[in-house]
Amino acid sequence: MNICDAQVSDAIRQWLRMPTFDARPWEDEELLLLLQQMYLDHDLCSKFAIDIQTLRNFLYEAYKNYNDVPFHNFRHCFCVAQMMYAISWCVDLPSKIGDLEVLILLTSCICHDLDHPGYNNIYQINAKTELAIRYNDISPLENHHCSVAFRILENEDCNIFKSFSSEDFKLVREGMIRSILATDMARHNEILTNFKEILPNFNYNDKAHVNLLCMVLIKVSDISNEARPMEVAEPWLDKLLQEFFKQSDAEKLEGLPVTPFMDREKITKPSSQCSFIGFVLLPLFEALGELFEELQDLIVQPVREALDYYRRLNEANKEERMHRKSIVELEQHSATHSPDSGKGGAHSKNMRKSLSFQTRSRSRSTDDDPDVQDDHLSAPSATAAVSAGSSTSELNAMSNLEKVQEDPESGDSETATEVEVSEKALKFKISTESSICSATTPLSMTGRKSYPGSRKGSRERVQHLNHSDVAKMVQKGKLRCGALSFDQHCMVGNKKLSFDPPAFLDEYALTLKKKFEEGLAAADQSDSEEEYYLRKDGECVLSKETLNLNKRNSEHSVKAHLDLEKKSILKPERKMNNNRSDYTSYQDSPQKTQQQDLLSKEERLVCPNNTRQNSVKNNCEPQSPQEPFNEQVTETKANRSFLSRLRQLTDRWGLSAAERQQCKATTTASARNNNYSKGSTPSKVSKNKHKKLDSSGGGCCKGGLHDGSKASTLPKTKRSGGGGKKSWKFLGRGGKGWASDAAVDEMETVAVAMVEGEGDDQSVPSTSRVQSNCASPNFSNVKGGCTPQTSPHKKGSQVQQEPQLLNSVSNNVVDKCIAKLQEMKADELTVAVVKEREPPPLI
Ligand SMILES: Nc1nc2c(ncn2[C@@H]2O[C@H](COP(=O)(O)O)[C@@H](O)[C@H]2O)c(=O)[nH]1
Ligand SMILES: [Zn+2]
Repeated sequence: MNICDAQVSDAIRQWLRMPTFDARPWEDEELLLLLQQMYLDHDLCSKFAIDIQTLRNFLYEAYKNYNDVPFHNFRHCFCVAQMMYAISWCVDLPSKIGDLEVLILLTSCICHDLDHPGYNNIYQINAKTELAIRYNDISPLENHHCSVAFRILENEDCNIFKSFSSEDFKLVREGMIRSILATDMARHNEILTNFKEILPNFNYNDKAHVNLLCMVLIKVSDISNEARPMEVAEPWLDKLLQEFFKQSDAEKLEGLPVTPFMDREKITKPSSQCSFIGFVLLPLFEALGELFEELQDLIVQPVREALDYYRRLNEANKEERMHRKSIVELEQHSATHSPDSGKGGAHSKNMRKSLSFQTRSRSRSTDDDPDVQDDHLSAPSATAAVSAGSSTSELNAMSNLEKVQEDPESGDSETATEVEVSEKALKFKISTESSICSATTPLSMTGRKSYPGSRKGSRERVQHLNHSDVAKMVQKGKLRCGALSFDQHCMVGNKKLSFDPPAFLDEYALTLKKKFEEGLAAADQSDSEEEYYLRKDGECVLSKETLNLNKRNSEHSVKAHLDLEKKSILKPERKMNNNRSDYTSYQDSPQKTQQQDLLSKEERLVCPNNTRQNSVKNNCEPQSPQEPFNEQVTETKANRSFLSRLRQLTDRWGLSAAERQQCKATTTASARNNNYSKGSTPSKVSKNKHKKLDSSGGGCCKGGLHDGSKASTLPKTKRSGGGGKKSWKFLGRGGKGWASDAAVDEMETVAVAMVEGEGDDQSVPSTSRVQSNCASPNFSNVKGGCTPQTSPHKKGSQVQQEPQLLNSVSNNVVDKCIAKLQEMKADELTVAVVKEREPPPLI
């Protein structure tokens, strides 16, 4: 109480307004006094009729509600409030956002970590703590801090807002909740993205803008230690790591997922700070620095310097690890070769002496805490240990740590920032929209505003890979994706993985959406079909420009490969086997039925009466492979006919061996009873088809395969009700998503172009011809070469010519496709898909 009445000198009041303020020398009571001074110096007490005793009670109550944990204690709360206070002076915040917002922000800082248990949200969620249960995993800690704050304020003696009207109190409450909840690092990307969006047109009169600014301000203050002088910042880092290690130790003990950025075996001070400052802190500070130029020198530049410092330290660590390795090798060598082996030869002792790395340009202090040993965490560790004659087990531990850091593959989890891990830990980050937006839906069509922190949906049995994961995987070549078709889901084993699309895809999707809408509008107004390509799935009208865009973007596309399970995402596991005998069993299999089945309704209707005189009697019923059909399709139908054949080719390529087998098993019986080729009606077939499609999740015969084994390794493609309309994409993806939509689109474009312009009509047999060919016993004998055309359309000659026909046609088509695709600089997958003209083996 005496201290409360003490006067704070002018010098200290000035220092308190600087980001360089050092709270270490002050007792807790003094810090309380300084907090009080902040309210006074901003004139908040007089402006908002805050009684000084109530303020003291409030501050003291807040103080009492902080726990004695290494980092998230009252001193952290003080530092956060002090940084906010310093910023508010530096940029004259009251004049920009008003006194009430400043009052809200300052009070929020004081309350923002109330009753923090020293275990973060990731732990709360994984351990299913009371808080996580209470708040349904949604920012459990921040909700708790906020709740404790309003409990304190419920007490009249502590309620600094008691003179407020209920309307004003509502504003304060809203503002405090918004600010405190914004400190959840899982929302970092969301907030930063939104803030950056409004930055160019920031408007202080726009409440939404000011709200976002306030969220950024409290976040900046919350993570601002590294903006402080080194001697102030480093002890905080030690305390933080102490808390981190305590949590990860507990996680290990309790068998919970170990939070990687907290794991003492996986991080070092420099590695931790490099990723935190580089990926989280600096981008946030820089964004705020864009709005407030005054902050550049005060807090942005010091953060850059801290990053630079830790990067150099990290580099030095790497160098030292390399030296350490050679020392260990030398030691091992001398241990086995020198006469005094086992005692450490003179040579190795000399080596130890000679290795001395002066890597720390700035000596950073450390706490006395045994948990956080500087040598282990910040300095080049191993050499020091070797120099000090460390034990083998110590060396092993370090070597372990170093392995983790050296292993580029370990980077995914070990270097994941708190933001990434926090995002993942939250159930509500999984977008429900992504479950309806599958590979076949252009991202733009979901209308989803996606930022990495998006948290919607369910996590059940879904492992979510967020933007950073995906970006890393794409970078590492583990995952490649088609621009238009980024697979947002795939099954690996019985685990479903879902993805946030990489940002470039979102950007692309927005552009595409715009193009699409423009295209639709233009198409409405114009009859000029030349300008537009109507996709067969009926989903999208793509202008040529859009297609070009697609092409450009497909630089990002290629194969998809998820190393996680050593399984391909986009491509079903299958062996390419050139053994022709494989096809013998394929020829007469009910696969024909299957293929016929897979023909879209539209395709079956390709046989118009006027062009297929011989089939008039069938009235567009599907053609039986045995049924001669020699009429040449008309020019007008050539596209579709061509496409249908291409579909069938892709269909055959897209079937896995197991699936073929399954197809065979499941369709033989029905073929026996219901000889499709000889007379089942289109409606029956159609029903069949839809049934299969519906039960399979996209695969032509996955209905019979849905045992979670093979099928579950494959990505799901979106199915929409109109099975026929979907079949191009469906088949193009082999029903299994092995080709990206972009690939399929490009193939289709090429196909259309070929048929329209460059295609040789003679090389384009009818749909039924290809089907027939697929079933031909001789087919396997002729594939491989590009056989010249031999009157493929000559009536009655198809039985002998079928094999050749298919071969020559398919190869011609495929060759042209490949050439065209290469000319177009199509993505590798597209070319690879087309190149893989060898149908896969049956088994
Ligand atoms: N690796 C580092 N993490 C830091 C640092 N400063 C802050 N943080 C992390 O951010 C959150 C902030 O949230 P809070 O409201 O709980 O304080 C904190 O928990 C730390 O995990 C840092 O310098 N390095
Ligand atoms: Zn905090």
